[in-house]
Amino acid sequence: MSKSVTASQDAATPIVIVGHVDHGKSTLIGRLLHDTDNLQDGKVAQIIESSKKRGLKIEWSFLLDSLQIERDQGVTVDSTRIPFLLNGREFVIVDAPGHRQFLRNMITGAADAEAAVLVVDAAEGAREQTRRHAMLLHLIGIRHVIVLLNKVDLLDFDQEQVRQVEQSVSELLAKLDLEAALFVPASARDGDNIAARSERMPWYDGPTLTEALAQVPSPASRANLPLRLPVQDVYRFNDKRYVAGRIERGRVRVGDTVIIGTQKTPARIASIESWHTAPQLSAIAGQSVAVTLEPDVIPDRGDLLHLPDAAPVEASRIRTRLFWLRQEPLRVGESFKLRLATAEHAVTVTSIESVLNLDDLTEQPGEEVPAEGFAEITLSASENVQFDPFAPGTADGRGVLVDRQQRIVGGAPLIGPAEIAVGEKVIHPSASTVTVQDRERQKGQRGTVFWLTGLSGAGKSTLARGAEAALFSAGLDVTVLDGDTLRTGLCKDLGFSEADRTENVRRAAEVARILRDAGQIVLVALISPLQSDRALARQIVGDGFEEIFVDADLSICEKRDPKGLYAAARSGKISGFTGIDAPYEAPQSPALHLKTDAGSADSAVKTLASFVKDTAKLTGAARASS
Ligand SMILES: Nc1ncnc2c1ncn2[C@@H]1O[C@H](COP(=O)(O)OS(=O)(=O)O)[C@@H](OP(=O)(O)O)[C@H]1O
Ligand SMILES: Nc1ncnc2c1ncn2[C@@H]1O[C@H](COP(=O)(O)OP(=O)(O)O)[C@@H](O)[C@H]1O
Repeated sequence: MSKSVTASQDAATPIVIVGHVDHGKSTLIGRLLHDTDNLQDGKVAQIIESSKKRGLKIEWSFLLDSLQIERDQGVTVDSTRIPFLLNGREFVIVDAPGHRQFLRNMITGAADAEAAVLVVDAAEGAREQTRRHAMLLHLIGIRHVIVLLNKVDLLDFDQEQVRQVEQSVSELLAKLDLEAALFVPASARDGDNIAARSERMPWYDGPTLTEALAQVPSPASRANLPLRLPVQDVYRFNDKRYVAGRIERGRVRVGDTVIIGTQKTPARIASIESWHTAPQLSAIAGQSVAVTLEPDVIPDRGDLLHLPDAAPVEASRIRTRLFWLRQEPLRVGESFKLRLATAEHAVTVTSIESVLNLDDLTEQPGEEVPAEGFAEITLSASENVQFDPFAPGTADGRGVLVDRQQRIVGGAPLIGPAEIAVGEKVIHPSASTVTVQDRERQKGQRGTVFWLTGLSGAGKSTLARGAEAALFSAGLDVTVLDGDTLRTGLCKDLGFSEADRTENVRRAAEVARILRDAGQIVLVALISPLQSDRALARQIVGDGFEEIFVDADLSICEKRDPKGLYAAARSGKISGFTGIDAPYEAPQSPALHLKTDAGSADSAVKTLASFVKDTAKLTGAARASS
């Protein structure tokens, strides 16, 4: 890699292109690449050929196909980064599709975008996705918005009609606290005002799209902010220790004294190097470098290098704005990793301050954040986190939340340290440094919760205890949490009202989660009669939750009546007995359905034990790769 390539690649300006489906994003991208001479040889011929095959005029959007961008029923399904050069300056187009994948792409791939092109069909005006995308631009802090009023040919290039759409779009943006840097009337299909001035709109004297892009501030302007160099890696080579990372902002010079992370050790920059280049005296934001330090201190991956007089914020309780991506809602108490540049911090959601209503844009207090919802929340970390609060137009404070499987479940721009309210219960959960994978390798099993639900007398305890013994003999680490047993200790204060049963389920699920996190196989045997309570349990446990329906007809359970409780319920000695005068809601789609009213308990135990083994025991190959 040559020095010039390194520097220019890092300094490419990312531009996100958004807009309602069919308003012309794909066409615009094809047209832009063509008119700015960014197509490799042969691409144009391919487009012309595939357009002809379909009996169409040149269809610029097919270019995206030829660039091997995934498409699904005519709708782009994933974001793609397409580099292009404009008068020697490098840009990257982040193509954000117009459906639910959009959010994920915005916070994972496009969060660093400097500017956005919002494509609006001039004949149709702003539509639902226009509004939604504009709001996302606002929330992720992109302030440089170029509105491309596309398809003006459909309005016969009429100035008055174009002016009206411009007005309605700017009113929409103003409501979202966004201001368009420019409105460019254009026809992406025909190339009007894309890279060349349109002769069909003599009344328009503003810039073309490419001229507008040239005005977007380049990432290099971050070079003037205080230094932030997150450590990506530390390695030894030829007896020297190198600290490698990409400069997020500011500049670093040989001889500078820097402070290393939360350990706050000072060190001097002794040299700055990149691969295959001569050592440099300084480097700026956007460049990837390897520095050597004096004294030879050893930072950790994720440590932030900064100048002594310009430290970032340091806090263990952080107020963030959250874009929630997981299908199941987010609730207080859930734990994640907060990934911030190269650092990962264990965090717990300690409160949800407000949830944004997408329809009327009002903020209300909420108990949970729905899928694709926005909220303001407080995260507590077990250690101090260094960050720069989120600021529009910069890369600061942009984090993502990842779950145990390393999946991104939310985007979390960090707003600032969270104030401690008077009388607030302040907690700082600590996190294990032993990983799930470490535990799996040691135990040869995947920590999993098997949740047995069913009427009293259906056989939950019999099957759980039978399977426990069989699995233990097979060398697996297994624990049973049985309703009756828990109710003699942890849950001895609870009765059988609906609220008490919910609390009973919640406690059992929390314990099951702890055991699961410790790598255990957990068999929970609880009537847990309500679907909503079992959904809560699934929510608390998260991954590795299997619902098992232990199913026997009420009449059979009543006949068995091993504890004489049905008889007591019938005679009125006990009330609110499940199946008699309290409800039982059967699972809709359990992972395993065990009919226990016919057949022996032994064979049901075998079925259960082998299901557990198949689900949780790691085979040789799975074990090696875990
Ligand atoms: N009113 C009423 N309804 C249901 N069950 C009752 C009741 N009163 C006492 N018992 C005994 O408590 C056991 C059920 O406890 P659970 O913790 O599994 O119940 S729940 O999940 O909270 O509904 C249950 O155990 P199992 O028979 O093993 O299910 C009974 O022994
Ligand atoms: N196929 C079967 N599976 C489980 N239990 C069975 C089966 N057939 C008969 N039984 C009997 O049913 C009773 C179930 O009681 P128990 O396990 O305490 O149920 P629960 O825990 O669901 O209340 C036991 O006496 C058990 O021997």
